Formats: sequence, structure tokens, C-alpha cells
Amino acid sequence: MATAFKVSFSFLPSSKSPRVSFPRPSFQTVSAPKSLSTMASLSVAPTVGISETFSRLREQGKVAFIPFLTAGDPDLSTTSKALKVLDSCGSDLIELGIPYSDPLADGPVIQAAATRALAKGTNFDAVISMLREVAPQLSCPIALFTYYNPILKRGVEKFMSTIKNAGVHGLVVPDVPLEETKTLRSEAVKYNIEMVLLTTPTTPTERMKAIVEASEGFIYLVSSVGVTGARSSVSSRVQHLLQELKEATTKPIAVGFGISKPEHVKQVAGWGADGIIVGSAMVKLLGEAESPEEGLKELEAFAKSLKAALLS
Ligand SMILES: O=P(O)(O)OC[C@@H](O)[C@@H](O)c1c[nH]c2ccccc12
Repeated sequence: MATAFKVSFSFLPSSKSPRVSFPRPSFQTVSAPKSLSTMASLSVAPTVGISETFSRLREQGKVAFIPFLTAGDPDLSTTSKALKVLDSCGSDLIELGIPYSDPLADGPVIQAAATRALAKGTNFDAVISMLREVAPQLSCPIALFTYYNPILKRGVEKFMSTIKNAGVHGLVVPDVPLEETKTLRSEAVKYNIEMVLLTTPTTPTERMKAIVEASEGFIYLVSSVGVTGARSSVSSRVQHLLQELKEATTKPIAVGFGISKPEHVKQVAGWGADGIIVGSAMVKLLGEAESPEEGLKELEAFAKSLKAALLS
């Protein structure tokens, strides 16, 4: 089971990556304007990107609602409908997970969803075809979540151009240590894909600062050590971690891991988060429903209840 693994996530120091402070990446093109020649050749969804979404929300004093789904559970046609449902319930960004056979950072709910999705034959190409069709119909941006292996298999540049063409705006890759995100980030920038990096309660301060510096779109604050999954409460350490991050950056910070109830959402927003990410609780509803239709109804009611908690 996932808890038995010790892995090098991008947000944790790896054995290859001692706790040192990092020079600013030399390719500080992160906020460079997109190349018109590159963009003109791509079919891009008309939605605004992740940074811009957060800027707009900040101006309005709002906190982003960010649901996560595993693509292909129970099947890709339901995922496509679920994306539209979540969009219409006021999602500000949707994180879509590519199912993977070895999801080391995931707890039982998302692991089971990935297993079911893979058993149904869901693969990267099928997720991309689905997105190409549905992304232009969404008003919120999509951040793709994937482990590193599927990227390496395709080649970094090919991967970035493929996801950009499918209408994706951002990318979260949990199992690449910061030092090894350089190539990913330089290719992502070319395609105007925002690479979101993660930091955890055990990330040393200097490393956290380097992560914050390099992260685009927002900073993903993992609320607790361990794997994904609903928890009964959100660690109160998050409040302190948010303060620490806010001293280091003005970039938006979204909190994820264990958030599963309207009360959690309200609490974390009250602590100053710019966004709230809810994964396992959403995935569970779709995965365990009696039928896809039933799952979509439950997803809609749940998403509305979380969004309402953010607006109240
Ligand atoms: O499932 P939770 O506990 O609500 O956490 C969000 C999460 O699902 C999503 O962001 C995510 C899914 N798998 C991950 C692996 C690592 C980091 C983050 C994730």
C-alpha cells in the first residue's frame, strides 16, 4: 500500500538532492509573454490561464475552489460530463489526474480510482482526446496531474505540446524533485503551461523558498505528511505554514490533502489560503456511486456545498 513507500516527491528533499539553497534558475522566463508564433499554431481553449484566474479572484477577494478528479473513473465519458458539472458549479480550476499504475503519493481512494480507470482501458491518449473535445466548453482552466513516467515516455517537449493542444493550462507532477524540474519547466514555459510545484510541512525553509520561486500558477501547499485522502480535520499547522509562505511570496497558495468538508474549506480559507483543493472526497463520490448518473448528481451537490462554503 502507498503508506509503505518512501519516494522522492518534487516537494521533498531527495537523496540526490541535499538540503541546499538553490540559485535562481537561469532561465527566468517564467512570466515571459507567450510567443505569438508558437501560440498561433496551437488550438487553445479560450479560457484564461491559472495565474490570471488567481489574480482575478484576488481582486474580488475570493478563494479558488479546485476540485480534483481521476480521469476515466468510472469511464471517460463520465469524466467529460463531470468536468462540465464541476465547471458549472463554480470551479475556478480543475485538477485532472491521469491514472497511473504506481500512484505513490495517493491514498486508497485515488489508488482504487486509478486502478478502475486503467482496467477500463483509460490511457494518456484517450484522456487527451476527451480533453480536446471538452476543454473548449469549459470556462475554468485545467491543470493536468501526472506522475513523471508518462511524461518521460513521450518526451518532455512532445508531452507539453500535446497537452497544450488539448487545452490544458497547468501541470502538477509530484514525483520530480525540484532540481529535476528544470527541463520540465523550460519546456512548459514554451507552451505556456504553468508548472505548479508542491511544498509540505516537512520542507526545510530554504528549499521551500526555492520551490516558491520556481512554482508557476500557484504554490501547492500539502497540508499534511503522507498520502492523499480525506481526513477528519485539517492540521492547524497549515495556518502557520500559510503565514510562512506568504512571507516568502506574493504568489497564490492553494492547500490540498485531506480537505473533504465545507467546514474544512471555510477554515482553510479563513487561514488565508488563495485556493482549496479537494480530491479524494470528489473521487469517492463518482467511484462509489450506484451509477454514473447518480455519481454526477452527488458530485454536483457536493461541489455546490463546498463552493457555497467559500462564498458564505
Ligand atoms: O485527495 P485529497 O486528500 O483531497 O488531496 C488532493 C489531491 O487529491 C490531488 O491534488 C492529488 C491527487 N494525487 C496527488 C498526489 C500528490 C499530490 C496531490 C495529489
